[in-house]
Order: sequence, then C-alpha cells, then structure tokens
Amino acid sequence: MAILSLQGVSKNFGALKVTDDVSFDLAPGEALGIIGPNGAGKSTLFNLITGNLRPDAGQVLLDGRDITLETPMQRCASGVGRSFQIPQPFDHLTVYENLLVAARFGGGLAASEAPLACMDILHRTGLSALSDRKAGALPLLHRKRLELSRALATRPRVILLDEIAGGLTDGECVDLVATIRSLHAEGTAIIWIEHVLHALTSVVTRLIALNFGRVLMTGTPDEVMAAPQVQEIYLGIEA
Ligand SMILES: Nc1ncnc2c1ncn2[C@@H]1O[C@H](COP(=O)(O)OP(=O)(O)OP(=O)(O)O)[C@@H](O)[C@H]1O
Repeated sequence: MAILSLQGVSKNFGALKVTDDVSFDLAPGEALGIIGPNGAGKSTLFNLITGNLRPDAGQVLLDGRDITLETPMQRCASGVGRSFQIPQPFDHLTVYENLLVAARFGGGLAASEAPLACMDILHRTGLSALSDRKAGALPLLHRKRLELSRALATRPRVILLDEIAGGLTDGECVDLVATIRSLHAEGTAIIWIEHVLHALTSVVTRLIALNFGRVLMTGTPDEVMAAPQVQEIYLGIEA
C-alpha cells in the first residue's frame, strides 16, 4: 500500500488554479522528485500534503487513511515532516533548542529521550559544533542544514524537502545530498522539490513534472528530462 496518496487534489487562489487535479502515490521508502518552472505550484502541493493549506477538491491519504481535514500538527505526529524553501527556524533560539522544540512537539519525544536524539541528528547533519549558536546568526548552508535537522527531529516516515540544495555551492550540495541519500537508504520516503537537477536526480528514482498546477509527466528521471514537453516548459528549449 502507498504510504502517501493524493487523489484528484485541486486548489485555487481566487481565479488562479494553482493545483489542478493532482493524483499520485508514494510507495514506502520511495524517493520521488518534483520539478517544474517557477510558479508551477510545487510548494503549494507540499502545503496541501502537510495541511498548511486545505484543498478545494480531492483527498490526501496517509497509510490509506484520509487526512485531508487534519491539522499540520496531527499530520506531523503521524509521520509527515517537511523543510521549508525559506528556512523558518526560531531565530532567537540556539540550533540545539530549535531541534528540541521539533523533537518534543513535532516528534512527540519524551523529555528524557529528546536531548540524545537531537544530538544524534546534529551530528548527522554536520551541525554539532554549532549547537549553541543562535539560529538567526547562521549562514545559508547551515540554515538549510538546520531546516533538514528540524524536519528529521519530528521523526518523519515521509519527508518533504523544498529546494534544500538551492543557493549552495557544489561542494556544499554534495554533502547535503549524501545526508539525503542516507535517509533514503534507511527507508524514509522522500518527496523532493528541487531546481538543482543533478542533485535531485542523483537520489530520486521517479520524477513528476508539474506545469500550471497539473502533472505534465511522471517517469524515471531520464524519461522525464528527455521528454520534449518537459524540455520545452522547464528548460525553455523549443521542441
Ligand atoms: N497564499 C497564496 N495566495 C495567492 N497566491 C498564491 C499563494 N501561494 C502561492 N500563490 C501563487 O500560486 C502559484 C504557485 O506558487 P508556488 O509557490 O506553489 O509555486 P512553486 O512551483 O513552488 O514556485 P517556485 O519554484 O518559484 O518556488 C504562484 O503563482 C503563486 O504566486
């Protein structure tokens, strides 16, 4: 059974149809990429999955259970974690405190077990040495790492990554990809929105191309990237 399913999900902002009858299944442990031009509705799709937005039509299912009307907090507790395109840490808290909040209130960890779990995650994402630093003082790479760490601290079974590699140098990107790969290897299901295609396609086994809120194409990364309609709309290449 799919861990996550979208069934005919649509969302309008006024007259603008931002998500248009989107359906797909995510298998347990699958790594799925989502691509599409700016404004295609990628982040909106994440907001519909996490409950930050309610769809106008369609259903979101987790483990076959309809969660369409559940709050973001309920979905997080059920195992849906996310990172935001623009990192959203509590700037006035330290890196460690940010994780603690995510682990206690998002991941439901007890006060006795959360500290060790947070230190493990910080080690894994390369932030241990910065655990006492205020989140608001971190440079971009470390803010991205913190965003990923916060998502991990909620103990997700499905993690949604929104442009986590954007703005990083090639070297920084390699490290981040290694962390995401290790998550995938452990069996965490991943949906990753990314414009840095070489990073994305080095991890995901399936791609969905979105355009004007609709699924334009689904397939292996090679199939989707080679498709004339994808090249035309996404890469600006005339077919
Ligand atoms: N809360 C909102 N109210 C009105 N319009 C919105 C809202 N959120 C997004 N939009 C519009 O919906 C469209 C899709 O936005 P979305 O952020 O989902 O696109 P995206 O594919 O993630 O783009 P990008 O690659 O630039 O991040 C855009 O035209 C955007 O301006």
